[in-house]
Amino acid sequence: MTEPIIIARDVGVELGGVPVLRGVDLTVVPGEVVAVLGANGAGKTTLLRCLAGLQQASGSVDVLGRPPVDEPDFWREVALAGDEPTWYPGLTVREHLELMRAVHGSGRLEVGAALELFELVGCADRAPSSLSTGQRQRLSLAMALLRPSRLLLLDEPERGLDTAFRERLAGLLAEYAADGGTVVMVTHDPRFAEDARHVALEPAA
Ligand SMILES: Nc1ncnc2c1ncn2[C@@H]1O[C@H](COP(=O)(O)OP(=O)(O)OP(=O)(O)O)[C@@H](O)[C@H]1O
Repeated sequence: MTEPIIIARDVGVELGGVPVLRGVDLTVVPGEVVAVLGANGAGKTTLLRCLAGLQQASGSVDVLGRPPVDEPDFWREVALAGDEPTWYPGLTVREHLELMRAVHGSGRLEVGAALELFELVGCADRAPSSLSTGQRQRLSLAMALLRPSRLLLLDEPERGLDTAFRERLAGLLAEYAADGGTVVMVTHDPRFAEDARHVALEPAA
């Protein structure tokens, strides 16, 4: 039987004295695409932060066989795309992708292929800060998908994307999973996530 890549048991989080997550269980095996859905404030981002080792929780969380920690060894295997990253002043879109490839020593995609796939060819030589919201989101996702990883954690990846690109992204995530990767994403778009396994989160309070 395939070993799970994520085992979360009875996860609980309180923020400011208010329960945000209570008794959450989640098991994810390699090759799965899991969509976490729920109302605003249900705790979806908080759960993702627990899986990323960015939020302390009660219960137990194991990712890749150990509790997640915000340290380089963990991030070499896990890619996170959530809030808009800080862009490097003076570096173009292409250079951001080149930087990501250089830092990781290799990539799942060539820079040119990533520019094509994420429809960034026309703005490759511009600064990210000069792009539209959706273009910046595509760059952020391209950086996450270009680098090697075993697990992709995405917070509302559909944010700012038009319908056509949402479809393309769903396909790219399916390919990532077919190659043995695992995706856990928070989303408000069940249609974008129609091929994913849905996990519904109820508000804890
Ligand atoms: N730093 C914080 N301090 C106190 N409460 C917080 C903090 N961060 C989040 N919360 C609360 O925790 C709850 C869950 O927040 P979270 O962002 O995880 O929800 P979400 O399901 O991702 O929501 P959305 O769909 O709006 O993005 C919310 O009620 C929010 O107000």
